[in-house]
Amino acid sequence: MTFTDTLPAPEPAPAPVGTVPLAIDLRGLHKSFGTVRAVDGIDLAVRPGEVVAFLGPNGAGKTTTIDMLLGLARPDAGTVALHGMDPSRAIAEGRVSAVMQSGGLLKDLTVLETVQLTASFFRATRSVAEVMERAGIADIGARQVGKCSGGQQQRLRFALALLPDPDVLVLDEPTTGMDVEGRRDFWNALRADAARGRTILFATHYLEEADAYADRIVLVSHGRVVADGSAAQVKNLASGRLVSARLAGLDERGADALRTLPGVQSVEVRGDRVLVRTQDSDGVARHLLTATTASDVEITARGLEDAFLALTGDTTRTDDTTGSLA
Ligand SMILES: Nc1ncnc2c1ncn2[C@@H]1O[C@H](COP(=O)(O)OP(=O)(O)OP(=O)(O)O)[C@@H](O)[C@H]1O
Repeated sequence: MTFTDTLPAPEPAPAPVGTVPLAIDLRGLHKSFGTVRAVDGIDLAVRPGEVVAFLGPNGAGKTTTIDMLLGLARPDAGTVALHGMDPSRAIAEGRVSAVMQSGGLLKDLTVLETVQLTASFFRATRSVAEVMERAGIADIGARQVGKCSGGQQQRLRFALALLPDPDVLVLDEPTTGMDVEGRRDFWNALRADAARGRTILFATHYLEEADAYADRIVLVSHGRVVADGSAAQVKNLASGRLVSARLAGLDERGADALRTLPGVQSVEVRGDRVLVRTQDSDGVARHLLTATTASDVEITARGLEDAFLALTGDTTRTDDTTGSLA
């Protein structure tokens, strides 16, 4: 059983006749490169207006899934539908746009010229001024693309993706290589745009981005979905809470009494504090306050990073402050 079986269903069922089709509908996707199973049976149903983070470490299969979703790669097995259409038709009709990690920009043009040129390729688009405003690049129209920062270039790609006013926007690790401020500006622009009802799927290995900007997190590992739910559900599923209290002189018997409480996963003593990892923080707190001399009780939710490690068993994460996975 995967952890996805234990969460409220994200509804992979087909849309009944007469209802709005799913924005993104991936079923049984498989893709191998030689002996590497890059995508090993991914099902994903995204409703219109959802903002979904596709979260996983390097090599989890995110880009391969996105390539199939956009029709850039053909699945070995499985199907892709975007608003009920195959990817090439959805893209040709301007229903779907993508912001990829790199490439696709001419360094000698200015930002404004780039947006104007791209707009000229489409039959009908949003206005150049509007997409530049929405992407937060209205004030750098005269700047040469080659002189823009990584974050500004990504916001330019975002503006270009907005030109056909797509229903679905797909972003593959859009903030890779940006500094903290660039990432924040980028996500603020994207989030403001999402508030208007666009469906957004973004791949990331930044846990904090998934947590902060997505309504729903789909956690992938080794080409499979290992958890699917809100950030709170994913965290709760894997990790429960941490109850910490000051409790001097806790002996083995006392620690064992804590271990036998319902929902307790682990008990650790650090100096004069005891740390209890549990699914039932209320029960543990009640026990500590009524049956022991504990004081200064704190209850905290464990972070998404803990959830990620617990669910995927991945041990390749770095310890940097960005909360990314290497
Ligand atoms: N063209 C290819 N040829 C061979 N192997 C590939 C190819 N593309 C991807 N792979 C392998 O498939 C697996 C999944 O790769 P993918 O790029 O989809 O992962 P990812 O989650 O997007 O990782 P990252 O965060 O590094 O972009 C990896 O083991 C990768 O090495």
